[in-house]
Amino acid sequence: METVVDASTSEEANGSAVEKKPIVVFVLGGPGSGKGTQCAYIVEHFGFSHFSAGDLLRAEMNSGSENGLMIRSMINEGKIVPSEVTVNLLQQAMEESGNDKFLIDGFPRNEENRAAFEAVTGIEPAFVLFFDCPKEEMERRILNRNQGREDDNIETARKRFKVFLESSLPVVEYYESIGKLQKIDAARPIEEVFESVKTVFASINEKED
Ligand SMILES: Nc1ncnc2c1ncn2[C@@H]1O[C@H](COP(=O)(O)OP(=O)(O)OP(=O)(O)O)[C@@H](O)[C@H]1O
Ligand SMILES: O=c1ccn([C@@H]2O[C@H](COP(=O)(O)O)[C@@H](O)[C@H]2O)c(=O)[nH]1
Ligand SMILES: [Mg+2]
Repeated sequence: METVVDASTSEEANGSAVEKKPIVVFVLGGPGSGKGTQCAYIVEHFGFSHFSAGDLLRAEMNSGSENGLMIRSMINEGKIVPSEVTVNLLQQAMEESGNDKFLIDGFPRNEENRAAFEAVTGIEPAFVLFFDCPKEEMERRILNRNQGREDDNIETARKRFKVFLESSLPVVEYYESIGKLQKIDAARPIEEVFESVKTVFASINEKED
C-alpha cells in the first residue's frame, strides 16, 4: 500500500506524544461524476476509510429510524438533508472505523454542511478532490447505473443537478479560493481518472515528507 500523510501521533520538542487530528479529504463532484468509483480505488491504494454521505443516509433511511421518512422524501426530491443528521452519521462512522484517514464522499453539499462539520468535529479537510464532468455524461452514467437507487431517474437526476449547481458548486469555489481544491477531469475512462487521482495523492505525500 502506498502511504499518504501520517495522522497517528507526532512528537513535540519535549518528547511528549501529541494526538494528531484525523486526515479528512472531501470528495466532491456532480451526481454520477464517479466519486464512489474513484474512492474505492483510493481506499485500495492509500488506506483511507471511505464514507459516502449518501450511502450513510440511505442506510439510515432503511434502518427504521425516526428520520427515515424525512430522509427518503429529501433524497427523492434531490434536496439536501439537514446538516445535523448527516454530520452525526459521518462522525459516528469515523469514530467506529478505528482509522484516522477518511474520504468523505458527496459532502459538504452546501455552505451550512461545511460550517456544521467544522464546528462539530473541529476538522478542516487536508484537501478537496473535485471530479469535474459535463452534465450530459453524468446523466448518462446515472441512467445506466442500475444499482436500484430510487433517485436514479431522469426527473430526480435533474433536480440533483440543479441543487449541485446552486448549493454545492459554491462550496467547491470556496475551497478553490483557499487553495485546497484538486480538480480532476472526470470525463475520461475510469483508469485514466485514477491516474490523475494518484498524482494528487503522491504530490501531497511529497509535500508532507
Ligand atoms: N470514468 C467513468 N467512465 C464511465 N463510467 C463511469 C466512470 N466513473 C464511474 N462510472 C460509472 O458511472 C456510474 C456513477 O458512478 P459513481 O456511482 O461512482 O458516481 P457518484 O459520483 O458516486 O454518483 P452519486 O453522486 O450519484 O453517488 C456508475 O455506474 C459507474 O460505474
Ligand atoms: O451530504 C449529503 C449527501 C447526500 N444527500 C442526499 O442524498 C442524495 C444522494 O446522494 P449521493 O451522494 O448521490 O449518494 C442526494 O441527492 C441528497 O438528497 C444529502 O442530503 N446530504
Ligand atoms: Mg456516490
